[in-house]
Amino acid sequence: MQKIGFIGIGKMATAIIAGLDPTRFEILISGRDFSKTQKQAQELSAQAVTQHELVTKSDLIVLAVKPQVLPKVLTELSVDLTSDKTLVSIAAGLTLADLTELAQTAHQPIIRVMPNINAQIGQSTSAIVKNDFVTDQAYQATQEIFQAVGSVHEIAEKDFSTFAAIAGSSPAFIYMFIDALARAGVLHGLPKDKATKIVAETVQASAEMILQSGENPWSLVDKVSSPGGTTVAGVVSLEQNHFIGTVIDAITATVEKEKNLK
Ligand SMILES: NC(=O)C1=CN([C@@H]2O[C@H](COP(=O)(O)OP(=O)(O)OC[C@H]3O[C@@H](n4cnc5c(N)ncnc54)[C@H](O)[C@@H]3O)[C@@H](O)[C@H]2O)C=CC1
Ligand SMILES: O=C(O)[C@@H]1CCC=N1
Repeated sequence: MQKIGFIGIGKMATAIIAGLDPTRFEILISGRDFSKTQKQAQELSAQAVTQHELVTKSDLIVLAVKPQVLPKVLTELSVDLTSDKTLVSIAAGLTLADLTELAQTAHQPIIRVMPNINAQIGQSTSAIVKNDFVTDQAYQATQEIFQAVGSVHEIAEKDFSTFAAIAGSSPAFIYMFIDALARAGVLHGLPKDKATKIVAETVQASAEMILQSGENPWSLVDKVSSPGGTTVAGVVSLEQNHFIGTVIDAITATVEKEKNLK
């Protein structure tokens, strides 16, 4: 059975581990506080180990710490690294070249994945890219791990910052949009929890409509907008307030931040 080690047991690692079949992978975890990691290990059907033990025993080492902490962690663990171990980083902002430099080893197999928080319900939309030293077995195992918590898209590394914005960070923007619609419902007299459920169901179905119908989103906007009707009044108001430009600016800010995170 393949041994998968996770370093940094926060929001993302817990969501991913919770989605894995414990009969398929042996999971080792290493966090900052060993007694907390022991408790997490019980909840996640994993083994709490030291970082040294994790690196020496794991086939895949998933780096799930914040990008600001990752250079220190990778430098520390590089003393135990051998070229039969595959590093899997889910950190924003650190490229395969950055990770290679930090690992300080020649020919280290390294995979970058960008998941999102919807991994917590098994519905992440993740991107994956690898360097030339990754074996087919390690690549397939990594794809299997992230497929267990959603979908996996193979993309070129040059597109990672864009993907990180439109799929890694965008759940936050979508939650904001849902909350804004629900708050408007409250302004007009609905209770917040009821309004939030109504909006979340509508957003979910609208996304399904695009996926299932294959129709262009703008043609769907036109289908909802009756001539002289209510929807077009809202569509025009959104555009008078620069809805599209505002969203694009937010994505551009997120892409730029990802590129300059180091
Ligand atoms: N939160 C999100 O929606 C997403 C996060 N990511 C990436 O995932 C990574 C983890 O993010 P989160 O889970 O959100 O962060 P988090 O803060 O929830 O988890 C990070 C964990 O690392 C631990 N840690 C810190 N220093 C450590 C050390 N020296 N050794 C071991 N553990 C240490 C912290 O105690 C914490 O539990 C980041 O690099 C982030 O860029 C990627 C996609 C989405
Ligand atoms: O905010 C962040 O840096 C991470 C990366 C993608 C989502 N959250």
